[in-house]
Amino acid sequence: MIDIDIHHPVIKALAALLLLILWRRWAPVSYWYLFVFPRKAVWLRWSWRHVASGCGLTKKRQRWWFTTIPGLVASTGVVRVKRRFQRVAVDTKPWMGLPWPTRNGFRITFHLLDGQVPDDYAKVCERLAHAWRIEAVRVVGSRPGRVTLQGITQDPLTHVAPAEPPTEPSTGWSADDLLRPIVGVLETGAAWRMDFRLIPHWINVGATQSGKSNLLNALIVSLSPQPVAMVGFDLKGGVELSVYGPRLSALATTREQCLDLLTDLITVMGSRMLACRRHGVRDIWQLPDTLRPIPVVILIDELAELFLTADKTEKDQVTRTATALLRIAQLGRAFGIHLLLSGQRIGSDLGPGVTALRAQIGGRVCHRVNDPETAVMTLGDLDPDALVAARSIAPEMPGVAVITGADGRWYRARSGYVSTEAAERAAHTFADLTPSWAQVAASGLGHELPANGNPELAA
Ligand SMILES: Nc1ncnc2c1ncn2[C@@H]1O[C@H](COP(=O)(O)OP(=O)(O)OP(=O)(O)O)[C@@H](O)[C@H]1O
Repeated sequence: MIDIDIHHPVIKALAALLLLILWRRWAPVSYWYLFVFPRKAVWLRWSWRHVASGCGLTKKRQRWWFTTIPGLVASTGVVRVKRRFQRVAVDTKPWMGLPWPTRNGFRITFHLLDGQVPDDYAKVCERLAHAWRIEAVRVVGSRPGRVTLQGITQDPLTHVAPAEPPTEPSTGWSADDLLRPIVGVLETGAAWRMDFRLIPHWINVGATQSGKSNLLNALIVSLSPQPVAMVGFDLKGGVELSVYGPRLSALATTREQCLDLLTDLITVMGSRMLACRRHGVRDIWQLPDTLRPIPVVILIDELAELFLTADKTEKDQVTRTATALLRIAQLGRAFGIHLLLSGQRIGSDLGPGVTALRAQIGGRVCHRVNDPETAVMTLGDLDPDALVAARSIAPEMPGVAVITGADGRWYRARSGYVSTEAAERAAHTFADLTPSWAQVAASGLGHELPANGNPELAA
């Protein structure tokens, strides 16, 4: 039998190593805070001059240089000092604050050098991530003369907790959340809010099985407890959206119904416009709470179906549909009418009008796509790095998307998993909050109007 001396230093060291390995495996967050982060913070500060210089964040500054040994090579490595006092050009690095640990990485604030703007840092995020040997770096805040970067050491999108559907209206939202549903998590670890108040219309693009419907489910679950009306357009015969019928104020499932419903929405928009003019305000958010019309969120599943034409008569319908959508996209924000357009592609190949429509839509969600053109169509006007990020979304990570954030920058994000059953349950639970189409049409006008257009559209 082998006699093991547990007090032997080698055995003790092995036991400590095993403990650390297990700690790292089972409690990675505390392991990060206690063991990895302190070392990383020291290294970040120590290497900052080289990293800043490599990423082009340093500036040349004239400095007086004093040396007791004339002829010494100065710290810039290129200036030979001939006199004791000499003006030399040195690389100045931006001042770096103390790194601050977060669950998935760290945050650091930098003082901008003269002439720098936060965008200069956003442009070199990928370089910084490689230099710091971490997953990603993002700009997460800025104040005059300061920029805050977040380093992400572990992708928080790998495991996103499923969204918990609220069970009562009181627990589902607060006034501040109105039209600002939380639908998932950003890669910075912050909540992903689809802020319709700030960005009134959104495009939700992705290949099949990329997570578009899941995002719709998450949105329905978050919006259901709120005093908003949702209307659906589902040209797949209603198979996608009809399950949420109890929480929809109207659902159009044929091309004619779509056109009628869009015409009705434009009529509603016109009445709200008049109401705002009567009260001398520019949008419904300036009206007192009691007079404010019910906000409407329009959910369109598979936009391409709305634009498909088989013959000449349909062409006319499609043109009218495109025009109506464009009017809503242009004017809807001020009158509380918001769009979420979902589809596999939202590009000019769908027909005339789509490019103009897309240009009016500020909110972009680009899930995994099959071809680079779709990513360009969806995110084209964002940073080119956003395209690279969108094209590298793996099929085994459904729900991950590149999105526009409330600050106008792009982020990787993942919707919280919400099954169709959970969204259906939420739609049933909050069915009482569904305004009828007549209520939507009349709200904010001070009197009840009859349903405008086709009553059979009302779900
Ligand atoms: N955020 C997420 N977390 C975990 N699983 C997800 C997430 N989003 C989607 N999924 C899963 O990925 C699969 C495809 O999702 P979804 O149906 O939303 O894709 P889709 O883009 O709507 O597909 P299609 O266009 O074919 O309808 C589903 O099984 C869904 O459960």
